[in-house]
Amino acid sequence: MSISLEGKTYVIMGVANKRSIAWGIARSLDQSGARLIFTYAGERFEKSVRDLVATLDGNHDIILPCDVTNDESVENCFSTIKEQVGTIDGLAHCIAFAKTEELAGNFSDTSRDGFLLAQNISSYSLTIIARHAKPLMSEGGSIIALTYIGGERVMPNYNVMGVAKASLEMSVRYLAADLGRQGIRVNAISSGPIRTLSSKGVSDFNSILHEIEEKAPLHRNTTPEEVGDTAVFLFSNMSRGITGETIHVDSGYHIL
Ligand SMILES: NC(=O)c1ccc[n+]([C@@H]2O[C@H](COP(=O)([O-])OP(=O)(O)OC[C@H]3O[C@@H](n4cnc5c(N)ncnc54)[C@H](O)[C@@H]3O)[C@@H](O)[C@H]2O)c1
Repeated sequence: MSISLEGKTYVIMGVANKRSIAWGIARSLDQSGARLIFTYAGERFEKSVRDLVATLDGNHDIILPCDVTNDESVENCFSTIKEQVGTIDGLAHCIAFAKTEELAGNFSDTSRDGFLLAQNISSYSLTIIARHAKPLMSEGGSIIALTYIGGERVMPNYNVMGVAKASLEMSVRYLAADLGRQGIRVNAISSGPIRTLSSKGVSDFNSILHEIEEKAPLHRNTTPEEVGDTAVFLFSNMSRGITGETIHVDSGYHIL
């Protein structure tokens, strides 16, 4: 049984396909009765997102482009949301990108371009999104970002994305401090590794999955449903005292 979020509205950013962690979050929220608004990065994702959304139980009819590297695109996206629904209760930021060649080999070979690109899409995007979402959360709200243990510790091949996740996690704390007075909570979910379009780019990802099965306290890999259900908790009133936190949903791997 899910926590009820009936009457609440959340923006889900970062569904690319049915493997996306954002899609796991969307399914859990749909089951909780929430109204959902979806954003996608660019035209090539639109059909896939529309087809997926049509399979959900609820009628979630607002599906908008939002390229986080483009200020105007972010502004247009949130002004359209404001026009169409007025207020929202939260959003899930499930967005990251790094060049494949930067997710392998020596970290010292990271290019300036590659470093800045990873920071721009995977970290700064949370700040600009929070800025535009804030006026829509006039009755308070909950913002969730997705991170990975590679932002706290050195993990094989995660390289430039690990540095971007460290920056994202710190942005979560600064945003939590900044937006707390308006009743807006900001938290991160540190997910265990899950096979998705993005994680395919990390060299030797299969060994990382294997290591979790072998060593994590629960001896199994994390599912998008587990992350989705944690997002429902973080969006709900049950988590009202929690902000600036990073919750690990990783079969306990982070304690090792
Ligand atoms: N898969 C994992 O093992 C894992 C583990 C921990 C955290 N995460 C994080 O979860 C989040 C979702 O990733 P995923 O694994 O579901 O992969 P995914 O590829 O399904 O999702 C990444 C999303 O980022 C979007 N994106 C990229 N550039 C963008 C841009 N310029 N503007 C807007 N959106 C853009 C893509 O369109 C895509 O929808 C990411 O933050 C990722 O780092 C993933």
